[in-house]
Amino acid sequence: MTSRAPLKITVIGTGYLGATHAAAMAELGFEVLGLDVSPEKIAMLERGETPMYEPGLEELLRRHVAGHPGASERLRFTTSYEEVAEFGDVHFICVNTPQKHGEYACDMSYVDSAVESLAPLLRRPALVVGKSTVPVGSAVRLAARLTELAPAGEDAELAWNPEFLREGFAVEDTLHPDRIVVGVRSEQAEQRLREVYASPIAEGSPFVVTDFPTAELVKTSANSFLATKISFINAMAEVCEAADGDVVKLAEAIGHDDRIGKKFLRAGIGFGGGCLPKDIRAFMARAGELGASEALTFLREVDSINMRRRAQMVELARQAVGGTLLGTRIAVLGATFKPDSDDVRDSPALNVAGQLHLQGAQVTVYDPKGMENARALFPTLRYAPSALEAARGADVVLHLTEWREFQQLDPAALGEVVATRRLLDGRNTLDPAVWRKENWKFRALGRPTA
Ligand SMILES: NC(=O)C1=CN([C@@H]2O[C@H](COP(=O)(O)OP(=O)(O)OC[C@H]3O[C@@H](n4cnc5c(N)ncnc54)[C@H](O)[C@@H]3O)[C@@H](O)[C@H]2O)C=CC1
Ligand SMILES: O=C(O)[C@H]1O[C@H](OP(=O)(O)OP(=O)(O)OC[C@H]2O[C@@H](n3ccc(=O)[nH]c3=O)[C@H](O)[C@@H]2O)[C@H](O)[C@@H](O)[C@@H]1O
Repeated sequence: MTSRAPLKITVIGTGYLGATHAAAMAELGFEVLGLDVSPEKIAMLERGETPMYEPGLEELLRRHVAGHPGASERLRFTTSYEEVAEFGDVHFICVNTPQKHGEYACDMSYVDSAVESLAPLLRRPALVVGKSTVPVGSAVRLAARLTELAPAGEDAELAWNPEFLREGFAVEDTLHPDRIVVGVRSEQAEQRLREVYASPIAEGSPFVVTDFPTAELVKTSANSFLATKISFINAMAEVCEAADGDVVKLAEAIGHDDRIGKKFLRAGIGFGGGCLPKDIRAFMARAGELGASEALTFLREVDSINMRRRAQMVELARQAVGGTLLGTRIAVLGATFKPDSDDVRDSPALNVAGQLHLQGAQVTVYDPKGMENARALFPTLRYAPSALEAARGADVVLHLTEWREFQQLDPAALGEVVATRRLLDGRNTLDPAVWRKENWKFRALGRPTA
């Protein structure tokens, strides 16, 4: 790693994380080559189209993808590992690390496969940087594998650089991260990563240098803390329901204490997505393997509080329609796990919709950006082209993902098309007074019934 030429960067795995990272690296001025095993994804990216909905990403791609009028041409894509190995000085691994089927543990097969594909082709000095979220201990194992397989031997070095971006804000979070964490084993690796992140560092992003296990643990503990905060407020919602208190007021009031803070205290049907749920489970599984399972038993509770909130929403819907769901018509507003994303992985909204469907309700779903992904995952649900159409003839309307569009719904207009004016707010972002004024029976998780 002694070359002085401008760094060339590759990004392996161009999903939510990798596509954003590749475009952001081009924006920072590097020449970038992105690789994925999916030729369809690569074909889309080459056309400057995003395989997922992420605000601002398409614009960024088009500013840099070769072949677009006025583009910097610093960003290209391929499916060839040979090309990637030949091209790059720094290779970022951004492949998926899902939950294993039927187990809590993380499925490392995609990361392993990426390293096994790349390493034997590395003939010149290179830094391989893991970004995927992995169980602690993975980097040590992969570093040994890299040295073993790479013709460049010890000149092919590993580093771990976990990612903290949020979907919906991925571009902003990547260009202006609130911290950069690197696990390294050499001064050279640290310097190379400082070079990569020179602009965010210059803008004030703290740069934390540590060892492999700590870098891996920073990521899983950060997500565990966020999940714990959400389940804490959802536990308070359960108590509010029992005592007829208001969890929204409670969150606002405790949040005024700087030590607690206002963020991540939105009670509702809980957390989902491709990260928090699987990350806390993988963390528990890994702690068990390390003989430290007792340290994380609280995460089991965090997980079960979270799943109970989905069940409670199903129960409230059952009560709202008079005790039995069979044959009732339910409108579900929202399918994605959060607004401003098309991601439906472990979405609480779709999970609730699926449970209602299984119990005999006729469920019609509308989501501004997640319809295609929702249909692919839950083909047996009904789908409508607008909130109004989903609500037509409904016995109860469920608000399950807090898209801005739903905050602007007109209770009077929606009231004209439903069978009965009943609304359940699973995200606590609708104003009960506004809906009740239009004669809606309005209930929300953790809020007073009247
Ligand atoms: N989605 C997010 O907001 C964030 C995700 N992460 C972590 O980043 C990693 C990736 O997550 P996502 O981007 O959401 O997943 P994703 O599923 O959207 O993307 C992963 C991509 O890797 C590709 N891939 C799989 N095996 C491959 C291989 N052997 N070689 C090349 N490409 C391969 C897949 O085709 C897919 O396009 C996970 O570990 C996740 O926990 C971390 C921070 C944020
Ligand atoms: O590892 C990851 O992939 C990422 O996981 C989360 O990001 P993300 O999954 O995009 O979404 P969040 O904004 O964290 O929301 C996660 C879930 O929690 C729910 N949530 C969030 C906040 C809150 O107060 N209440 C609440 O129920 C959201 O609706 C959503 O379902 C973390 O916030 C990121 O820092 C991390 O990089």
